[in-house]
Amino acid sequence: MQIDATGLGKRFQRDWIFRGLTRSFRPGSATAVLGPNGAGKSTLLNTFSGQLLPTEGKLTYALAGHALAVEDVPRHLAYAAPYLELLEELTLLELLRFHTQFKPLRTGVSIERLVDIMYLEKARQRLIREFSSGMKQRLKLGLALYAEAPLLLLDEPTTNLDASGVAWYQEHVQATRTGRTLLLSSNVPAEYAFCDEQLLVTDFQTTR
Ligand SMILES: Nc1ncnc2c1ncn2[C@@H]1O[C@H](COP(=O)(O)OP(=O)(O)OP(=O)(O)O)[C@@H](O)[C@H]1O
Repeated sequence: MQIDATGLGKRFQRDWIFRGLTRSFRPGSATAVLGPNGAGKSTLLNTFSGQLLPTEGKLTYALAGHALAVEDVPRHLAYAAPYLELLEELTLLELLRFHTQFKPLRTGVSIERLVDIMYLEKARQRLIREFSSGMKQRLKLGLALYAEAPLLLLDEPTTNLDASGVAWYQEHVQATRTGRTLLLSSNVPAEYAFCDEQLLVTDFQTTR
């Protein structure tokens, strides 16, 4: 998905979180959105997802050369973030069947295959609320990485992952990024080392 931001700014009450962001994001690019805690990384991702409206400026989206209205962006978006909750009252298989009705998996990836990819075979019939925090994070990432979605937003993707979980994330984000537009908010180099572009949110806070 092609995304073009022009003079983009977001303000909460009197505080500008970022302002004057003009930049293009092309299909196939991976951009690390960087900045200290509270800088506005999540706010920026939420704005790009269409969940938050910009206070000023313009965001335009295009898919295969055709303009896409902001209200149609969620259909083409996969998003994993600590603040996006899973349906905890479902078992893993129930959740995967429910979720994939709205957000289909990539061609060639079945629910069973995704369970194997996430190393959650033994948890098929377990309730999500009984999962460890690392299992939940692998599930969130698996759903996002293997969704059929040209726009991928990842907020702090290795939250709660141990060393093998981080290696798993690195392998699968690489395996699924081709052709997608990826924005990844992070403070952890191991999460974003593979990104070819960086966006420092503090560069857009001079008028705060
Ligand atoms: N809905 C909201 N209303 C008011 N202020 C908000 C809202 N959401 C975020 N903020 C403020 O916007 C600023 C940026 O927050 P944001 O969560 O985007 O930062 P971040 O860079 O993602 O931080 P972290 O690295 O800690 O996750 C913070 O000062 C936060 O308090």
